[in-house]
Amino acid sequence: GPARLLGPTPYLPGLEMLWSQRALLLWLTWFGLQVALYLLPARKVAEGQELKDKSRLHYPINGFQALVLTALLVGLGVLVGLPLGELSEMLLPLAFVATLAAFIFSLFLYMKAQVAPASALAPGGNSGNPIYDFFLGRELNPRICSFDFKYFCELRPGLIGWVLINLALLVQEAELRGSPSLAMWLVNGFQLLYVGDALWHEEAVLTTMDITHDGFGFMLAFGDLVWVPFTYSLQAQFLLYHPQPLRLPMASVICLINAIGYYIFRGANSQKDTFRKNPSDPRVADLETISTATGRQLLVSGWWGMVRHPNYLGDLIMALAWSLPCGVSHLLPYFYLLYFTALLVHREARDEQQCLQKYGRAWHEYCQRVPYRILPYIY
Ligand SMILES: NC(=O)C1=CN([C@@H]2O[C@H](COP(=O)(O)OP(=O)(O)OC[C@H]3O[C@@H](n4cnc5c(N)ncnc54)[C@H](OP(=O)(O)O)[C@@H]3O)[C@@H](O)[C@H]2O)C=CC1
Ligand SMILES: CC(C)CCC[C@@H](C)[C@H]1CC=C2C3=C(CC[C@@]21C)[C@@]1(C)CC[C@H](O)C(C)(C)[C@@H]1CC3
Repeated sequence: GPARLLGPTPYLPGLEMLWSQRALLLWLTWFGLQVALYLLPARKVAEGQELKDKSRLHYPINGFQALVLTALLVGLGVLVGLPLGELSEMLLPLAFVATLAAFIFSLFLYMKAQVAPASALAPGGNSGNPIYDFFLGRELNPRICSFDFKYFCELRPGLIGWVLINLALLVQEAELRGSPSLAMWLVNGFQLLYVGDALWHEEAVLTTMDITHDGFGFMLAFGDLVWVPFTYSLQAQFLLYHPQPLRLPMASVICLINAIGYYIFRGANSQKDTFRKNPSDPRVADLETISTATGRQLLVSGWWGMVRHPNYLGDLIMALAWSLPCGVSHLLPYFYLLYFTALLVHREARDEQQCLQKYGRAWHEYCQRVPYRILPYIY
């Protein structure tokens, strides 16, 4: 039937549609596979940011390797007859199992925090209100031996799961209609580029506030394990049931939009990374900076002189390019763009608050020099 966002749904799925033992088995296999890939030898072991007790944790850098090995395994599986397309019919029970798992996992994390030393707790998430703390997460870097739960969940099962679901939808479309549509190819390609890029630059996640500041609780566990794979794949899900006639000229324009978004996103993120690692690197040595009281400097020219969050701008332009192949007849494919705008506006505000705390007057000066947050001359 036609897609609809407003108005009553024609039916609500019953419990029997949510629960399936096959989905449980499949999800456990998937999670186990990603754990195994995480434990494989890594090309590099990176150090995290300094913790309250002055120590630093170690993290394996083998996320991209996990993506490639997963692709090889899935490819082999398909060759020997694994019905990958059928995954597209199991999304609801899979999301249900993943939600249950996130819930149980967060309960475990909440209890684990009871026995953690005070220095291991996150700045938020320890209010004493059990529901609030369960939701935000109490422990900053929960681990068993060297296995880091938050770091693992941020980048593996959900992120790689997202592109696997996309691929399953592409395969299913080919089985249904003879070949995958151009729109489906674009959505798969763009999102694979995004996930591949995140895993290739895995080390950058160690400086994000999710790792350095936020506890690991239900919100992040649900976000990583359920929200990312099952809602970020909505465009491909939409395309399977609502094929779109996309012609080459329009497809080229959409590719160009994605390329521009990616160029800004990657340029900005890499410029800051390079600068933070070594400010006298020839690629960033000529950029103008402001000194702060902490000894760290802030860039005020280059990408970070254009707006205060150029990486968010690039990310949003890509989000637009992911929706456009789905046409403009429905709102659903634009859900990601809308949700993501809200997420980034909120995230930007949180980051500003933290930067103001860190840098005080220097941050005020930066805000004066670079008045716009995300969109030049508008916001
Ligand atoms: N698809 C998705 O669902 C999501 C995607 N993302 C993406 O992940 C990436 C990382 O984002 P995020 O973790 O929010 O943080 P950012 O990469 O934007 O980092 C913010 C930090 O950068 C430093 N900084 C800010 N301004 C300057 C400056 N002018 N010069 C030098 N350093 C500066 C500050 O830290 P310090 O000074 O301490 O170095 C600040 O705290 C982004 O590209 C974002 O779009 C994020 C969330 C969700
Ligand atoms: C309504 C939901 C419950 C809100 C959940 C928020 C989460 C979806 C996001 C919070 C931070 C995230 C990050 C990524 C994905 C979305 C969530 C989990 C991220 C892994 C995406 C890829 C990026 O390159 C990144 C920097 C690795 C992101 C880290 C934060």
